[in-house]
Amino acid sequence: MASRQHINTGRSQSQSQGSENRLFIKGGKIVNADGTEDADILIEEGIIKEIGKNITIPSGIRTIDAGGKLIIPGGIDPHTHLQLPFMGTKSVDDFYIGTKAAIAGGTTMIIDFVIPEKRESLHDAYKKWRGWADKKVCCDYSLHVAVTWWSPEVKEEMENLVRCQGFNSFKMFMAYKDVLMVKDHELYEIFEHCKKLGALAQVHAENGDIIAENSKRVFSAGITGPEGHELSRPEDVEAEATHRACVLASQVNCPLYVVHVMSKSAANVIAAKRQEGCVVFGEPIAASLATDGTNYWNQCWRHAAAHVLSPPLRPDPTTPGYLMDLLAQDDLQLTATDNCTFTHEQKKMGCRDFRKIPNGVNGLEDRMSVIWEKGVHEGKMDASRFVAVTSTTAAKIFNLYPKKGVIAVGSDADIVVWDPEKTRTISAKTHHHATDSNIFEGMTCHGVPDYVICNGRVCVDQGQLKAVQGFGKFVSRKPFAPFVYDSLKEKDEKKKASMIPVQRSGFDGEMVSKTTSSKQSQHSTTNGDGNKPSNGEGSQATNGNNEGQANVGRSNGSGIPTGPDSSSNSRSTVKLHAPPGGHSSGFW
Ligand SMILES: NC(=O)NCCC(=O)O
Ligand SMILES: [Zn+2]
Ligand SMILES: [Zn+2]
Repeated sequence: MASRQHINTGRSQSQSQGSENRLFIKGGKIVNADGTEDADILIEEGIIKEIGKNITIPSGIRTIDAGGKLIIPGGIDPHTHLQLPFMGTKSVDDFYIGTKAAIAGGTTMIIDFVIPEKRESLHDAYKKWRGWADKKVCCDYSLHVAVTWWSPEVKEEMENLVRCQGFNSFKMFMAYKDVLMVKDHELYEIFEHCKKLGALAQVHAENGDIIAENSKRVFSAGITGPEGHELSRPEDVEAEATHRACVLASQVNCPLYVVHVMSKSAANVIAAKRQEGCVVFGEPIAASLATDGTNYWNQCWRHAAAHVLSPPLRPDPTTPGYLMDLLAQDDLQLTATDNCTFTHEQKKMGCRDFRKIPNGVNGLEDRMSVIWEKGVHEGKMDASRFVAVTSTTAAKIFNLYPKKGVIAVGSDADIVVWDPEKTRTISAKTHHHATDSNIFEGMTCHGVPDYVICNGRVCVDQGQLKAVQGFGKFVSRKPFAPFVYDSLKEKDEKKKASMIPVQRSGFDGEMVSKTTSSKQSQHSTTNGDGNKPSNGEGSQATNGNNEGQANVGRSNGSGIPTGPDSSSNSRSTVKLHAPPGGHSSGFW
């Protein structure tokens, strides 16, 4: 593994205060996304100061013995919803409980979502989220902003958030019709704007229109329980939206990030689009990688409702393994959790109508362990790939690298001493979430964090959780992340090069239809290949007003008039010849 060095521009000395401001980790195997190395680590003031075999150990320094263990970059979870106001209630893991649970499981940074209501200022919503999070977070955090409505003001606010507040990612919902969903033409414009700003566009990809109709139909058929949730949003509905988002984003060469990939077919769309050369990233979550939608048919309503999230888990039990295979071979790129927890009491809001069950599940505490178990322990990926999909790739995509996501000199000391042999059994009885169920209940996982170090502070100490409320900091992020944007330069050039009009000497063939009405003298033509003719010289009389033009029969380019008026008695169709220079009359 090449030794790394970089200048850290992050946390100041005073910000990094922990109980120990120096720490020495000895005897472990450092695992980074690009390789492993047996070496010791010296940490000072929250930053990795030295990595090597023969470090002079300062006297009085605390030493952690990592013999036989792996030393990995702390996990980064780029998709959480802590204390989110949603579906008439609020998710119960707040920024304190949620980040504490994260640390307990080996995650040292989260990226949550600011989700403004329709018509709410993005900036006001951002301030609100900072007000909730700053005083509570136990580890570093950052924020994406959701664009839930579209206007010139929103456009300007996005620009301000990128230029002045450290944002580089915006999420759009293609579901939750009438609440959070934006329409296709808005998505197109938002993608275009993201591209201009150097931001990453994220999508919740499900077809909200179809879901709205399906859920009425499923409910009317007498299905009121949690299985109705999956039946009204089958995987096609996710795959269609995923494909549509890719198509829309690629029109403007905007990089795209698909959150919570839940199905084989949506994952296949992403893999295929990447093959085609689209810059698109797919994020399966702990839930989709480790459990499945058969749970919605469980006899126990409480159990089934605890698994309700959108898009839903898939009933095909081979889905998690399939997604893990795609993740292992980089058809999918990184993992998150979409942690958005509700208690049974809250889930009961939908006890007579599945449409009212608050959507969301846990994952923040267990992601690292379940991915280790299903990915590494089951032999699908090695430890370096595990580091990539749980930390490094998120750091690169969201432009946090190399401050985060790597064990390197100059990086933040966000480090986990990981015991790959130790096991633990997941249970709501012992987890650190505020909710009373756990979708991974009873699962025994290899891979347990012995020590979790956040910015140099030991927050899990020999398995004991010692997280400190308010210790984490907001991390701002710059636009144009090289990992995302560098490969787009060439695509932009290609697109530009393809946008050259064909220089033609003029049209010398026979022209097509002309309609005249008894009251108006006007006509329409095409240039013979279906292009819109240009306005102007050489044209015969037009009345220059749109209403008049709307009466004009349209040609499909084959000479056959297709307009609604072509058979009208008051109009006649005559043949025209091309005007000199190929110009034809005003048309549209
Ligand atoms: N996923 C989910 O069901 N709840 C959180 C909101 C979202 O990400 O769609
Ligand atoms: Zn979502
Ligand atoms: Zn989400």
